[in-house]
Amino acid sequence: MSSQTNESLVLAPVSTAHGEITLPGSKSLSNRILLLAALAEGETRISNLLNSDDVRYMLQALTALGVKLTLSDDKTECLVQGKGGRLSYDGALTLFLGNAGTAMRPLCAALAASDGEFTLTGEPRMYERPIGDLVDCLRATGADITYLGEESYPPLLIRGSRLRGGQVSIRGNISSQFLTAMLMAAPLCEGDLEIVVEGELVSKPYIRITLDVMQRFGVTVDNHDYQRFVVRAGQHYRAPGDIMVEGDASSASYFLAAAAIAGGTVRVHGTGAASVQGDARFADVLEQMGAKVAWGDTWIEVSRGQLKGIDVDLNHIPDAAMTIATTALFAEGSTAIRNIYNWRVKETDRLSAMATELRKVGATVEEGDDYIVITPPARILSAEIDTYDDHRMAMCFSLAAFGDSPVTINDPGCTAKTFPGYFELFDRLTR
Ligand SMILES: O=C(O)C1=C[C@@H](OP(=O)(O)O)[C@@H](O)[C@H](O)C1
Ligand SMILES: C=C(OP(=O)(O)O)C(=O)O
Repeated sequence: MSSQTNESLVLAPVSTAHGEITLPGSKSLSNRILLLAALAEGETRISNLLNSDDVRYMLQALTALGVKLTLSDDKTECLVQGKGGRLSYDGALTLFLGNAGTAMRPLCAALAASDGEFTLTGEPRMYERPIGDLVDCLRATGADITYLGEESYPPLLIRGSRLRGGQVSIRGNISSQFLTAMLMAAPLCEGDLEIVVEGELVSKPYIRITLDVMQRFGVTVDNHDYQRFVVRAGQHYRAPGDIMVEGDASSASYFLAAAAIAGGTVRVHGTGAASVQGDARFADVLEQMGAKVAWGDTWIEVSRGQLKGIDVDLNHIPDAAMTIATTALFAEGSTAIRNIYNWRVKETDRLSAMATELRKVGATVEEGDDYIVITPPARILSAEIDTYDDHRMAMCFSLAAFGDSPVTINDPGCTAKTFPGYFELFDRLTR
């Protein structure tokens, strides 16, 4: 790392990545576990909680809702006194949820099934991220939700009530978080809840995370091939006692890709063959490109191979897929990443942002509605990378430092959404 201001970070060219990293906790698991711990009967002791913006928004929301939480000084351990049911609040409450999809969507459903009047707000980008499919589904079982701005987008006014249950359908083609939110709120309904997924379900492995966490809190879901789900009434979340958050598999992708590109070996600890996170399978994609990969139950190790371009559908790992886009800069031939339409509705329009910034370093890029094809340049150009308030844009483009020119990352602080210490670890690994 050669120089940093608040506005930008200049990464000097690097040529090796070597070492071991213990991953911070998974964002997806941290926010699910916190919410279910709050709804559960009993006390949950969480370890390896992620300390980042997205998790802080969930913690602040639960605290405002009257959930008793005790955090360790480093904010990675948390004791939660469960409410033993709905998160009811006497009066009106406004909750600011930043740009955290894993807070906005699940809290929307859980609060629709609680008592109180809740206004859910967030950063301007949150008001451009759709939530209509979830709201429609909640309304079909009795929820009272009003859009305070544009139809189908936050901010929302939720007048909590008893949700009936019954049979509902939900569209799955924009975000799996809508289904996750319905599933997690299902035990708060009065009757059985049957959820039928309409059309394609994107980001499917995240549903496995949801079902796994619900199971650990004592609630069983009948899963009919990820198309129909039934949650029987009369089930209640019960605190599991101690629960440890797996390391974040999406965060692992940058370090593993660094090893695949540079000479050296990197081992990440905290996710592996036994991981519940779909993004652990990112390593398979690196292997397909030519990297050498070894697995343990709780670790993944990657070392360099001769990388070649591939043509892949990465709908199942949309977050880690961004890391493949910048890894492609170092492969022989073109790489096509397909079926990633929902990149457009995340922290920024990631398809457009990725195409623009890859071109700055010299790549030839074809941007389709739901795919991107990247042809690497003969030599990576020195460039100033804009990050669009998107933590993953910042982290992905750190890999451009494996070219032989410096790369400037604008607004490196945006990694705080999921990985505040990212650039320090990248520096340590590549020194
Ligand atoms: O459920 C989750 O924890 C997540 C699901 C994915 O979103 P989509 O289902 O909207 O693709 C992913 O991109 C996001 O970072 C986390
Ligand atoms: C899409 C992401 O976040 P969110 O949970 O806000 O959807 C992400 O972390 O890449």
